[in-house]
Amino acid sequence: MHSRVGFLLACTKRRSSYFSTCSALLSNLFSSNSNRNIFAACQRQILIGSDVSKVYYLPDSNFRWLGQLRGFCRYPATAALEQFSDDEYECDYENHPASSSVANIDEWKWKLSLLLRNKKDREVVSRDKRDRRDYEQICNLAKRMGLYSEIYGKVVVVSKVPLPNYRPDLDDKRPQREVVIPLSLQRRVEGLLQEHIDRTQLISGKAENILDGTNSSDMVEDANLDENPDSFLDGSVMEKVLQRRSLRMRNMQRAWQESPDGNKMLEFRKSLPAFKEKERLLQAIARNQVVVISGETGCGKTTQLPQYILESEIESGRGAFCSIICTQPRRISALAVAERVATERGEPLGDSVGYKVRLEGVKGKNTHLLFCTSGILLRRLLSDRNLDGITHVFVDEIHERGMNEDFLLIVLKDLLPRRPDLRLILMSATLNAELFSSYFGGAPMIHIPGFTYPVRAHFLEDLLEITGYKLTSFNQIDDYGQEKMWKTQKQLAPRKKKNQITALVEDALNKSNFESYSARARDSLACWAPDCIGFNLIEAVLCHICRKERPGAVLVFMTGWEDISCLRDQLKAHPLLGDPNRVLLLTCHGSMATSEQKLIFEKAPQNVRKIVLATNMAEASITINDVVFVVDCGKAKETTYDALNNTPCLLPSWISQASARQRRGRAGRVQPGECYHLYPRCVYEAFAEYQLPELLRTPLNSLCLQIKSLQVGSIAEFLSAALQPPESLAVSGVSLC
Ligand SMILES: Nc1ncnc2c1ncn2[C@@H]1O[C@H](COP(=O)(O)OP(=O)(O)OP(=O)(O)O)[C@@H](O)[C@H]1O
Repeated sequence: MHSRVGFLLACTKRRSSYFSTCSALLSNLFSSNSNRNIFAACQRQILIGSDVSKVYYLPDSNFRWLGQLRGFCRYPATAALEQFSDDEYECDYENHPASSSVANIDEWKWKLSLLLRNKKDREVVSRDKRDRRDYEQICNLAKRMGLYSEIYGKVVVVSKVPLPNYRPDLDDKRPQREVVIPLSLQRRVEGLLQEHIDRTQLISGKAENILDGTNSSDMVEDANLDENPDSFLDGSVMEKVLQRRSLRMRNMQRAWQESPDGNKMLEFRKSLPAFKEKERLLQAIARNQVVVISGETGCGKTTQLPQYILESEIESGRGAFCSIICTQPRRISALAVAERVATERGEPLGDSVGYKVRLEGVKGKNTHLLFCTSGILLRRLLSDRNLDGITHVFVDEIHERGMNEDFLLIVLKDLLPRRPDLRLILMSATLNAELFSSYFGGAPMIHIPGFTYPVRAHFLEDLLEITGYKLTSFNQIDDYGQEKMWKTQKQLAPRKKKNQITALVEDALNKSNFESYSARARDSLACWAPDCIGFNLIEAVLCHICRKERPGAVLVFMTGWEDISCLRDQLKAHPLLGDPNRVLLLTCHGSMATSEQKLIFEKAPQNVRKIVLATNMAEASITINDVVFVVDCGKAKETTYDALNNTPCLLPSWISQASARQRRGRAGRVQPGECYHLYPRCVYEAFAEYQLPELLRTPLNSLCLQIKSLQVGSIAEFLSAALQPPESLAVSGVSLC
């Protein structure tokens, strides 16, 4: 290394960073030099200008040569010439262990000024050990120059943009992996990032205002914002954040509605009867604190009404300020309706629409419409008595009069005077609207006519005629298996005391002569055992559907898990119904995990008939798209009192007319359907119009225990505020015990 063509600039430090810096520097200095025709940066030397045969030595300790170089540009011969050997160089390097040096900082100064000057470069990365030691100084330097710095293990990075805490590309220990994240998650992350950017902009806007001359105490708040953004935002900042979020929600809503898919969905939604009442409903809700809505099956009350509120709030630029809760009596309906509404809004679940049921839910920071079970809202009300932040509460399927719904009404009625801005909307398919309206001081009532595709109802006499099935006293014994024999015997044993409905059913049967039916059907009807569920009859009806009817799924309403599992076992042993290539047999019961319950919404493979065995949990609010046939056994498990054992128990009882209509309504929601009621029409006519509220059929002692566990004060006082309270004397008797 004794002669060079051109300038040789050499230094005794072996850092490649020196040389890259030198090369950058020289490139800069010589950019206007027309004589320059070679420019090369190698490991230890930099050669410049082939026409000059001089070698210049760079002093090793620092970058003061910078000035010399500048001078050299003007007076090329003034720099010192020096020759050196490789060995010498190595020695020099080993004898001077890397230390925090002024040279290093000078070098960084230069690197950073180059970085700032060069528009294309975003960052400087250095793996130099020495940089790590000087990191604090480099960091201060970067900050002074308006740059960001971070150290990742052994690597120092200075950047024009803020740096993350972790850089996978600079992590030698863990190789980079490509991770595919679901689109919904990606959208959520994007949403959160956007929100963060909005908030940062707002804060910086606010900081600018403060710097313009307002007080400084808010500055402290701003500094802490990153730790827990919302808790440190004062009212006005929060208002601005929400305004921005509302605007974004409006843009997104409009974009979806204008898209081809959104347009198609909107057209469908406009075809539902609820749409015609939209304006009237919105006005009524705006003007009254409580509104009672009765909407017949399929009119769109569950999926549309809460959505109308959300949409109109978003459209008026107040989307982020509203928070709507819609209760459902069951987990599966909360989940299914939330999924449907999210689809109708062109969003993944958990965006503006979410759901929450016991132990699970999908809900994001931007969720403004939440479907939950009545139990979840009741629990929340007990810890948050004012329902702070909630603007609208929808209580759906109120006609079912479950215990939670009745309790909810008591607590909400108590809350309304304290929250005059809160809106309460009671909804039901078949509702005794006057009763609810008078409970809430004459709240306005709105009725929406129903919409279903035509559903043909076949009662027992019709289906015996169609199928030719013969009922005998032997083929109506439901097979619960050996270990459950006691239940069958108990069921078949004559009841000492008939309840009202059983007596009505018997009367109706005695009065009917089924004249217009064949002798075979009449004989069958004479043998009909009303106390049985009729597993064999169900099997015959399912066979008839599979063999003779058009394609479409079948939904069979049973009373509980016991019937469902025993019938499933029986059907699985059947040559046709148990053939998995021809029948997909599914079950749905309250004790199943939600993920298992969700399977009922999945489509069966082609040419395979889906049969779903479900309890009355599939009776309201849910739409199984491919259901064409409904089989209704006419019974449901109800809480009753077992006097013999002095305990409350769940026993199969006749359903109400309202329930039968709801069951029928599960067919015909997206196409015409058929409903097979496994009881005669005269029995249907003898059913009670509505079911007795759970509050009135639950034994008082267990009711009182429930109230105690809710910690809502005196039992008697609480129950006296109910829509239909139990006898006060009986209540005081039990609560005193
Ligand atoms: N998951 C779904 N897939 C396809 N269409 C659906 C779905 N959910 C609802 N729909 C359609 O929207 C209509 C209205 O459904 P919605 O649940 O709002 O009715 P509803 O008035 O609450 O009736 P119900 O009380 O009987 O459930 C249905 O009749 C059906 O046509």
